[in-house]
Amino acid sequence: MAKAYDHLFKLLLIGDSGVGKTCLIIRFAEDNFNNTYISTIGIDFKIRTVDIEGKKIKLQVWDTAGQERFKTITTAYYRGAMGIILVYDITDEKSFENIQNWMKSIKENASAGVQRLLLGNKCDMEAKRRVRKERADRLAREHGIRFFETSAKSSTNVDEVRHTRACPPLPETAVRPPPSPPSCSHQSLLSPTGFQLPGPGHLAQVRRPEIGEWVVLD
Ligand SMILES: Nc1nc2c(ncn2[C@@H]2O[C@H](COP(=O)(O)OP(=O)(O)OP(=O)(O)O)[C@@H](O)[C@H]2O)c(=O)[nH]1
Repeated sequence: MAKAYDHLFKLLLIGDSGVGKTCLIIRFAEDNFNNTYISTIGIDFKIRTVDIEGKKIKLQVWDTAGQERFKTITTAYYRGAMGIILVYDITDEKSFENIQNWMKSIKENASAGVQRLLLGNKCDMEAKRRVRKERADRLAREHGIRFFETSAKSSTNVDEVRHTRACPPLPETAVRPPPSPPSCSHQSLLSPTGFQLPGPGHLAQVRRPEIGEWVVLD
């Protein structure tokens, strides 16, 4: 039987309870948003398969409960992840401070060299902002990782289909992500400028209109 996909990428979202991890995944996988808050119990996942240059890329995105009581369960999933997305809420100072603890948790539980990405979610709530973008920029630089502000509600930087027109064109393919992101919202939640996914050969950056830019294995 033919394989249903060419490459499988396993990604994991972590961060404090209520920062919007589930909503980001739902926005990404189903392009939907719900204001109702149902806290995740343990762990859950969603799959989205995308077709890039004739290759089927299956993305398995794992959603973890932010509550401390589920930590033993959720950390067990770190090791299988190729990329870990750390999420805080820009309106919640504590969730940003806790990013240091989540980083520590990655160090203790994930595979060495796992790719990381920092997201400051709920950027649609500018009036309630408690975490300046510069602070998160600095933290991300200290850890040598990429950082984007997102909104699962307004879809900012999650699936930038609706934002691409305002951005300057990117090259169709480029080996390895550029050193700095373009100054607009080209980056999506799982953008190649955020992640270099591990795998054989080298990575190529590919741009597709419906999902923006992606990294696929060459
Ligand atoms: N305004 C705004 N609200 C959001 C956004 N993302 C999530 N929310 C709201 O924040 C609340 C928590 O969202 P969840 O996605 O369930 O949070 P979580 O991080 O998965 O929480 P746990 O499952 O407890 O770890 C919900 O009421 C969402 O509607 C966003 O981008 N903007």
